[in-house]
Amino acid sequence: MRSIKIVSLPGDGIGQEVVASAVQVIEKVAPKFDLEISIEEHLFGGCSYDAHGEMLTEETLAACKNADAVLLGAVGGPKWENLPHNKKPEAALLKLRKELGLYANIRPAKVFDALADASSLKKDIIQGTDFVVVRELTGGIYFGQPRGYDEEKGWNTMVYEKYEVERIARQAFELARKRGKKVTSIDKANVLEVSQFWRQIVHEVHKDYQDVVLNDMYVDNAAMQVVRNPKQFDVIVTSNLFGDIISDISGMITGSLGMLPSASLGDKYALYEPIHGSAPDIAGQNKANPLATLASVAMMFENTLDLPEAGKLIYSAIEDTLSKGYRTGDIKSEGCKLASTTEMTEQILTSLDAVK
Ligand SMILES: NC(=O)C1=CN([C@@H]2O[C@H](COP(=O)(O)OP(=O)(O)OC[C@H]3O[C@@H](n4cnc5c(N)ncnc54)[C@H](O)[C@@H]3O)[C@@H](O)[C@H]2O)C=CC1
Ligand SMILES: CC(C)CC(=O)C(=O)O
Ligand SMILES: [Mg+2]
Repeated sequence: MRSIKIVSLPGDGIGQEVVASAVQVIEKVAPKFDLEISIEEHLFGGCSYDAHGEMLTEETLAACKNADAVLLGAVGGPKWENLPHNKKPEAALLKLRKELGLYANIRPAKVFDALADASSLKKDIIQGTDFVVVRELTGGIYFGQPRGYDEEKGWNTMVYEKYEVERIARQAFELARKRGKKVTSIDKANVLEVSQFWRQIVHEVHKDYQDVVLNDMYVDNAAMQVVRNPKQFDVIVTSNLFGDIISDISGMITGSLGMLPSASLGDKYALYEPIHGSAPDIAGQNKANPLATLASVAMMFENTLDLPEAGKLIYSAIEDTLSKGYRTGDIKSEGCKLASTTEMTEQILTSLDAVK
């Protein structure tokens, strides 16, 4: 039996609810693959601040570095939004990503057949969509110095070093080789020098991947193209800010932000997180869609734990549950069986037994 240590960071708001669901699924799947998984929960974000006066304690950081993989819910909320900028939960999330060197955020946007009617977009536009956003996660304008504001102005800096663009471009080309062999690099090179630099480096890296088709797209057009014709995309590679925005737009293709998982990867550590936030508008009401987090767990089994069959099992359970008509409020449609977070989780657990 293989022993695996996972650190879970439920965080704030619905982060607590979706990670509780994920823990049950991990515990159900692990024995089927001869895994002994220990899940160690730590405070992170606003809940950590309330308990310890710090959003990210040294203890939590050390635990993450000591784990085989980290599972994150979400952080932030109105309770902490008036803290100074660098003391907010969101700043702690950036710090955690930086400390763990998680420079590649892989965000698949795949439409489940059963959900082709859950999006407000036309079915024939979204059905069959399957692309991945490869978002640079530890650089760009979220990290650049100088940054700040005073009474007269506010400022941030978007900067990319050559090695940062090279390594994320390689991630995207390598992924495209395993998929549809097409990369779209999204930038704003018609206005921003940092984007001109980005484009130049991506094209240099492309010389090593001539079997992959590369095209460039400005981010404003890309935002429109993602909803106009999402099937044109295979792998999208882009900077931290643009990737954050483009992947939330992709949520509408799949029906809801509550459907989009992600893997945040570096050379040493791996963290799995849904792309959504702490959703204060529905927090504590048992309404959150847990599927983005469960699909993130599937990615964890596929990547870090090298058990693609376990990942597939979770995806099959999600498909099975959706095809039986169970839906949380964010993806509900006519005739569906409206389910709470816990009811959806119970259905997934039932399906996990049925589909293997
Ligand atoms: N990774 C993280 O920890 C992130 C944290 N945040 C933080 O979360 C807080 C709220 O941010 P918002 O802009 O409202 O974004 P959000 O992603 O939390 O919510 C946006 C909308 O989507 C809905 N939604 C999100 N996830 C859902 C799910 N699993 N099931 C059903 N509906 C879902 C929410 O109810 C809300 O209407 C802020 O403090 C923000 O900074 C935002 C994004 C990512
Ligand atoms: C703190 C933010 C950068 C979180 C977020 O919106 C994201 O990572 O998608
Ligand atoms: Mg975001």
